[in-house]
Amino acid sequence: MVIRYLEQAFGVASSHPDFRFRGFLFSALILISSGFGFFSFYNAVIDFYPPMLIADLIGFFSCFIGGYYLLVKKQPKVAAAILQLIVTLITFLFILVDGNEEFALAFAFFTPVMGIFLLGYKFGSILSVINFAGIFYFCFTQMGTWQPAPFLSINLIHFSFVYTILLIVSFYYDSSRRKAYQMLAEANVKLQELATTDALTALRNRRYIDDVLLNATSDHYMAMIDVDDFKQVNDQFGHDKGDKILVKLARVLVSSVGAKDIVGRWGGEEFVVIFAEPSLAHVEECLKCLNQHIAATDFGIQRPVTISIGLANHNAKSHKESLRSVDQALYEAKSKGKNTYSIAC
Ligand SMILES: Nc1nc2c(ncn2[C@@H]2O[C@H](COP(=O)(O)OP(=O)(O)OP(=O)(O)O)[C@@H](O)[C@H]2O)c(=O)[nH]1
Repeated sequence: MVIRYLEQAFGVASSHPDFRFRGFLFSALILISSGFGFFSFYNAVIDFYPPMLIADLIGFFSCFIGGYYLLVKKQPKVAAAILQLIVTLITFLFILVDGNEEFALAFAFFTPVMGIFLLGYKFGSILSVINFAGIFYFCFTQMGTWQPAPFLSINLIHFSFVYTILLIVSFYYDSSRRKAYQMLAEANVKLQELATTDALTALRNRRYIDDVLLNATSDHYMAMIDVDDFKQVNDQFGHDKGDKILVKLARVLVSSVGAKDIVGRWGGEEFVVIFAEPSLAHVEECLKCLNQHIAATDFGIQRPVTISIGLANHNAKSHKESLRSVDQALYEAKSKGKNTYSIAC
């Protein structure tokens, strides 16, 4: 229920990698705006202090602008940049105006951690370094006058050390996380490619062809192609030679059809062509060419290799019936004496 509401608010499904990031932004905006709301009240009513009140109010209203970009404009990167700028600016102001108390420096540690997470390790570290330079300069030039205890060089060294460690750890963590995510996405693309490619011929495999056929929004002519007497070829010339013939045959099929037609290996010595062209006359011409090209190709076995082709109209809604028709047409082509085509009526 809550997840569904958040999915709607963020504009992405909970399975989307961005969902967690948007969720973090959303929670951070609520938390930080509540903090600024409370301190606005504190600096206005309990302990009136105009400089901090102004800073708190700027922070409070900026959170709403961030929320607007996150939820209405659906631009999480802009929301993240606003959130981070508020945090960096306000913590910096806090250090400048809060009586130079050493504890104010603790708030500076927000930037190297949050900045890298929200803006990415590149922009996050640039902002962190600028922030650090500003704070360092301020501390270095003012620390002799800090009250109640003077800010000593050793305090500045401690601060610099912790800040640098946090920056390095955050940088390393975020860059590794992003790299791992990118590698995973690339591996998925490769995996998808492997899962839909036939290992022998490098044509699309049956899984891919099935997907195309089932998701087609319009009818297509589909040809089922079977190599004639391939058992004899295997028996006579060996399985390895048979494999080479299938590879060459696949190449001839691809070069004999149009660029938009899809050629796939259905399995064994059966191939499929899905024609992009809706004209039957054009497709029939193509079938004649296929029979002629294959029969005229030299497969290096001192005898021709021929194919039989069945053609049928394929409709995604009656996928199984369409496959039966094309099988029937192929059977007819074989019955007619092979090395020919037949069209399902
Ligand atoms: N070399 C090789 N042979 C295969 C492969 N897949 C299937 N075959 C062979 O293809 C042959 C198909 O034989 P059959 O189904 O009897 O058909 P056919 O000999 O082509 O006869 P018709 O279909 O009637 O023309 C079998 O001998 C299978 O072993 C493959 O990947 N490589």
